[in-house]
Amino acid sequence: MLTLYGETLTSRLLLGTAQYPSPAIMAEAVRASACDIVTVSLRRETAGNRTGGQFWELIRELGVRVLPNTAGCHSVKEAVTTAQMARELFGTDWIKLEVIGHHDTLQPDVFGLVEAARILSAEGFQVFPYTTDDLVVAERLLDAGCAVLMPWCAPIGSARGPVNVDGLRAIRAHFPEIPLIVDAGLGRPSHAGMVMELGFDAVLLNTAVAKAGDPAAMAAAFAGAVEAGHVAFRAGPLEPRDMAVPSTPIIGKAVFE
Ligand SMILES: CC(=O)[C@@H](O)[C@H](O)COP(=O)(O)O
Repeated sequence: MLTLYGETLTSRLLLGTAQYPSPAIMAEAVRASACDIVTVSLRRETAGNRTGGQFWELIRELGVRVLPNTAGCHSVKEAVTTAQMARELFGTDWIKLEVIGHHDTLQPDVFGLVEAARILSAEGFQVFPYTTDDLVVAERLLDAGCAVLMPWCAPIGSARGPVNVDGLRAIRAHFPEIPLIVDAGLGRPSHAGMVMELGFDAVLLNTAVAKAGDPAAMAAAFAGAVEAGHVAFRAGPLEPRDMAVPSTPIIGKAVFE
């Protein structure tokens, strides 16, 4: 079981709710994924004029926990204000904190992220920071009060999958007790399976499901891959070897002379 800020969850897949062809298709995908948590962008939804309407009703009907996010925020002030509004609207201290630092890569502004995480943690928020795989930044986020880290594996929406496997291995190895959720850049179920096999606790994704030809089927495929990767990690996968090692016993082999 996965425990995040004291909440025990059955699924290790967190799903974003943006970019689906329709709210109904989003709902189908959430159901198919069997996820416990969905992220919702306060800014995106308010900008789309869907607040308070059918969209929120649908989210409520799905019976999943909402993790509001500060997607699209480019400054500490913007992110903190968005988080405060989200807390009022959703009645939760959970916040997925994004402070975007670069327009092209959408990579986090890690300096702003740490500052915003410190402010929000002091205000009683339970912060899920969208960060890089930088170990020093990870330390700073933990010092700032975060008890969960969400390193990226590739730029948001890129579908590239893990571009720095060594970086992901390192952050996993350095923080064995901290829940680590890979967030952003996953494109295929095999990418999710791979990071789960590295020992990550969960994955968060949006675009790969929302933009799939059949979002519900893709959501189910990701759910299966996440579970398979987690089971494989716990089962103790073999490390790759340079040389062949016979898998068939050679004792008792017939000798031809
Ligand atoms: C949904 C969310 O909170 C974001 O972090 C992001 O959109 C996820 O990345 P992908 O869209 O690349 O899966």
